[in-house]
Amino acid sequence: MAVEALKVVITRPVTFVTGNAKKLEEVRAIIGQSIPLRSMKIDLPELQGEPDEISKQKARLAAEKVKGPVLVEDTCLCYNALKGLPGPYVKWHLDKTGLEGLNNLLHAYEDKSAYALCTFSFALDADSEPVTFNGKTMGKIVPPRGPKDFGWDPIFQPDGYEQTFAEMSKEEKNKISHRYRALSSVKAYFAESEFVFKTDDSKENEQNASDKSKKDSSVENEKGDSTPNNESNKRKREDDVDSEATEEDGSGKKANVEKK
Ligand SMILES: O=c1nc[nH]c2c1ncn2[C@H]1C[C@H](O)[C@@H](COP(=O)(O)OP(=O)(O)OP(=O)(O)O)O1
Ligand SMILES: [Mg+2]
Repeated sequence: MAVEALKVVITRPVTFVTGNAKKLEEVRAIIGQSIPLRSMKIDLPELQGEPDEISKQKARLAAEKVKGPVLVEDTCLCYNALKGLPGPYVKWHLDKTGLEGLNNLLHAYEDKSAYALCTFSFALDADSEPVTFNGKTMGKIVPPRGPKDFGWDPIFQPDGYEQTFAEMSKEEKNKISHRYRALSSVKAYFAESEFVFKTDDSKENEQNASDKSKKDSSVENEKGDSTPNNESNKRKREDDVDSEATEEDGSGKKANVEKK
C-alpha cells in the first residue's frame, strides 16, 4: 500500500551523542518519552563555521561512529555587539577566560544583548543527509549570578526575566531555553515523520537514563573520579558526560534501518 511504502522502520533508539552531561540531562528532561533515546559519550571535534554546518558535520561524524540514527547538537552564545561572536567558539572562551572573561568581552560596548542558539541535527545513518533544527532564546549578558554548574548559564539573563539561566529552576529554564525551542521542532519532526520505531531494548534505555541522571547530579565539580580509564584524561570538565555512557552503548549492533 502506498502509505505503508513510505514508512521507515527504525529498530534502534536514536543515539544522542555528546560529551556534555548537563546537555544530556536537559535533553532527557525535555524529550521525555517522545522519542526512543539513548546516549553515548563521544567528544566530537569542535568544528568551525556556521552553526548549521557545524551541527550537520557533527551528525555525520557521530553517525559514522554509531553506525545508526544519531542526534547531536551544537550550542552558540552570540553577542549582538560582536556580530554573533563568540558563537560556536564560546566553549574555548569559557575554558580559557571563564565567566568573567566572557562578560568582559562586552566591556567596550553599550549593547549587552545576546542570544543563545541551539542547533540539533538528526542523521538516520552515515549516508543520509542530516536534518537540522534551531532554537533561539534572546537575552542579555550580565555579571555572573547563580550556581556555576552549567557553562555560561550564570551570565545569560533571558528577556522578560530577572533571573539568569543559572538562577532559574531547571524546569523553568527548560520551558524557555534555546534547547527547549529546538527540541520542540525535533519532536514535531518525529511526530510528523514517516519513522516508526520498533526498538526492543527500551528497558535498557530506561536503565541508562536513570543511572546517568543519578550520576550526573552527583559528580558535578568532582575531579579525578574513579572511572578506570580516566587516569589518562588531562582534566575532566565538570560537565563531561560520565564516561560510563561509552561507545559500548551502541556499537557492535547490526543495521538499524530497514525500508519497507
Ligand atoms: O544551555 C546551556 N547553558 C550554558 N552553557 C551551555 C549550554 N549549552 C551548552 N553550553 C556550553 C557548553 C560549551 O562550553 C559550550 C557549547 O559548546 P558545544 O560544543 O555545543 O558543547 P560541548 O562541547 O560541551 O558538548 P558536545 O559534546 O555536545 O559538543 O556552551
Ligand atoms: Mg562540543
